[in-house]
Amino acid sequence: MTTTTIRVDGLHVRHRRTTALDGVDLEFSTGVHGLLGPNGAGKTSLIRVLATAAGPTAGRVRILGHDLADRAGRTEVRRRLGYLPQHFGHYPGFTVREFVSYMAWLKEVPAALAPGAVERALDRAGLTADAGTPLKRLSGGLVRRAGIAQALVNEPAVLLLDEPTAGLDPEQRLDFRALLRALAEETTVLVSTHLVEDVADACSTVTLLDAGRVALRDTPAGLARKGTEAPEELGGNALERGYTLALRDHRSAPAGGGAR
Ligand SMILES: Nc1ncnc2c1ncn2[C@@H]1O[C@H](COP(=O)(O)OP(=O)(O)OP(=O)(O)O)[C@@H](O)[C@H]1O
Repeated sequence: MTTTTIRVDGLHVRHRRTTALDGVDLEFSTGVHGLLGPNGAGKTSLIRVLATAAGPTAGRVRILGHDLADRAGRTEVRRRLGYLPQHFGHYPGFTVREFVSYMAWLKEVPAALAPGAVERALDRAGLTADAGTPLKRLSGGLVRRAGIAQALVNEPAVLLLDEPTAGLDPEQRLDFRALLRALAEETTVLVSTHLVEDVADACSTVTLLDAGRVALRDTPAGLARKGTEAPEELGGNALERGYTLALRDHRSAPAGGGAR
């Protein structure tokens, strides 16, 4: 039986006058879950709430059995969470190893275990050879991988990755998808991405957001099947057509419709 690790009920997020999430209900369990949607759909807003970096305007979020409205619950969740923000801050003078070690310390990885945890995270992110290089001397793709390494360093039960493949070259993207597949067995991974190929290759479910609502929940194969119903002149591959058709269906459905 699969256990729900993330449960979101009636989530609303507003940024001043903008509604970013408009009544979102979602459940996730162990595995890799893709979060797709056009610009402004609400992907980052959702991930920030799950990461405890922002509070909801309304609604309830439970992660690993803890309610995020509860302070002690948030603290417990943070220890077991890995988070790669879309834009993450780092000290450019730190080497990759220093940066990941610092994050291990912030995440309260026990001192005796930290050196091993850091080397394992660097290895998983493919950064062992660059571990001694200052971040300011790394390419954008390698900085992104340092971000992935810091997210992994506490062996999180829940891993939230906001556009982790942005800036990665094709070979790095393939390595990254292999890493996701390796994590899938024990970790709940939520990945926001603009690349449907990321989803096809590495994800067991796809959640499509549009204008702050859930437009579709399916498997990558289900989304591709939907694509075969779409007119050929839409172009792109089956997944891309499925994505476009799902958005169009959602936008033409009566208000309040959509996947839950
Ligand atoms: N700090 C903010 N202040 C005002 N509006 C915001 C803020 N952050 C997000 N928004 C708005 O909330 C909505 C959802 O944005 P969000 O960044 O969550 O979407 P997204 O799906 O991650 O988009 P993208 O794919 O472009 O990163 C958008 O209309 C955005 O303009």
